[in-house]
Amino acid sequence: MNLGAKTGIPVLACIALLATLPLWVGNPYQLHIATLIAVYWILIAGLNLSVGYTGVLSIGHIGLLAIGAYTYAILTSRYDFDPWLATLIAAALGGACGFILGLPSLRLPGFYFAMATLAFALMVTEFSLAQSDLTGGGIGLSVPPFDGFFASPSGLYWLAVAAAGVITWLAWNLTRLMWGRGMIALRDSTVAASAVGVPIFRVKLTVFAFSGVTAGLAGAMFATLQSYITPETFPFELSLFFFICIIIGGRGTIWGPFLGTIVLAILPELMGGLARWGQFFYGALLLIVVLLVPEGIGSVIGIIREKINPSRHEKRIVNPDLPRLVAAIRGDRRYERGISLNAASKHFGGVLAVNRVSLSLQEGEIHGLIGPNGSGKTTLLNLISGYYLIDQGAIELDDATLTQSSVQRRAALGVARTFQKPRLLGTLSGLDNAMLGGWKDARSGFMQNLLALPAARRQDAQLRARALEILHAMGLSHIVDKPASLLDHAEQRFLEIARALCMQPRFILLDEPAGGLTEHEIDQLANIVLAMRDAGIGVLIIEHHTDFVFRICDRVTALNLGSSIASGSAAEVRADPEVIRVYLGA
Ligand SMILES: Nc1ncnc2c1ncn2[C@@H]1O[C@H](COP(=O)(O)OP(=O)(O)OP(=O)(O)O)[C@@H](O)[C@H]1O
Repeated sequence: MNLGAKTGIPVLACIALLATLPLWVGNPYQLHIATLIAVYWILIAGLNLSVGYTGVLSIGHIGLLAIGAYTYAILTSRYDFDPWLATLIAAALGGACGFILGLPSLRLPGFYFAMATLAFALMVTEFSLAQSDLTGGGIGLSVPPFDGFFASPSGLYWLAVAAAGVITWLAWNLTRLMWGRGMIALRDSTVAASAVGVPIFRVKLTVFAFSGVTAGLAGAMFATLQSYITPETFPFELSLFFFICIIIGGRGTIWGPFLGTIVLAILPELMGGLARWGQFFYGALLLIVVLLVPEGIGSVIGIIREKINPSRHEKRIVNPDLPRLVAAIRGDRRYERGISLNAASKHFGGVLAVNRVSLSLQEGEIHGLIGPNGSGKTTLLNLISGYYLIDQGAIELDDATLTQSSVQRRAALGVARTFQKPRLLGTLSGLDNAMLGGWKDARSGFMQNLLALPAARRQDAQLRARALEILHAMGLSHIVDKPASLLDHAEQRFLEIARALCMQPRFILLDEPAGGLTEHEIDQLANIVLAMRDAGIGVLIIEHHTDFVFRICDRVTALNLGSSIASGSAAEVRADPEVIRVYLGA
């Protein structure tokens, strides 16, 4: 996520090229197209944060562009507003409309949200047609040029490019700091995002409202560039064009959609007499990209590089440095009452998955949870971590009740977890995956991340140091730069544990962490779990490898058919006749 020298040089070359364009492009039409691309990019850079990074699929951004354009046109032509002030108001109104649209609809599943944005765009068009006193209706509205120097074509070009540059910088800040990891987590695994405490709705709404700001800003510039606007200036195809630029460019990067915008905007200009086939070619290009390079044209360089010089990932034996690990994860321990689950029950329809189970977990102890398949172990872990709310009973952490608390609140209070199947972000490196665990400590505010303020950068640097220390101590130095999707099963399991440890948890809930590991890896896992206990963390561990459980657990609870059938020391539970009958075998 860092801009290294390799990318810095092309970026500087690109900036120099864009800054000098009016000096060597003599044709006014070509300058108009270049300005239009810069204006489109202002919108697309914001939309990319929403669609490409956060996975919030909006196909109605044309409505927000139209709101910005009409706001600017009405304020400057009818009310004589200063163009700068009108532009600011257009951007603010775009953001406010994005917020108001997102507030009720961002809780909907992706497809329905996309439909809501489509409905919004249609409403904006109809509104601009109906309110002819304000908008000029079908006749339209003449838009005055910008102020002074910026009224000239090259002045407007430079203004648009400068605004596009600032928006790109803001987007880059956001994506390289903690918010970027949180956004990608929402896109790729909401379950993992919740586990580390990312507030799903708030992040989506903030990013979507910000994309409204960029759409409103682009709208103001679009209006002055067009000099005359009618509802037909904002066809729905333009909304699809914005969306397609991101998909074709490749989600999850900034330069991919930037390339997509340039290619798609220039394409019709290069086609001469075939320009009327423009929409057809957009469609064909989209089809080709989706079928052949679904990650977008932005990924082509990576694919070529991979073909020339395939990246090898050599699996290495995970060999933790235990004293270093204990030092890295030892936090301030209060050793209070810990977690207590009192007579908790959970039904799924007619199935009583957990039946009046009581259990407690203290800091600095390892509590094992065993039982046959379907006995309710994972459900119980989901009740403690907040993925399910209990039907009857109570859950407390120290003196606070957690019974109705969200997953995020429990994560913020120090309850971390892993999953039966590791939930990692495949496109992010091992280090970024681990750093995601520090969300609650390094999230800063949205504005702090957007502007890359010193506090946000400092928090990110501290978290990077913490994550690196934990990865090195766990023997995972070799996966720091590797995308998680390239890692083998054991490395993914250990990396997920590292992410949980980066939360600096008081308690960690491990769901079948030994599943799929070799004997040697299970031994290393046991050492790591013991190190967690030495560091004062309370560990609840679900496992079918009973030798492993009885070897390391201080206390064990056995479940059968949702009920607790035995609880006590490992030796007591191992010798319990009922446990032997239903689970361990005679
Ligand atoms: N989301 C759900 N909807 C409906 N039934 C569920 C759900 N989750 C669990 N169950 C049911 O609740 C019971 C307990 O399941 P749970 O996954 O907690 O068991 P488990 O002990 O973790 O099993 P395993 O060892 O196989 O992971 C099972 O009968 C299961 O089918």
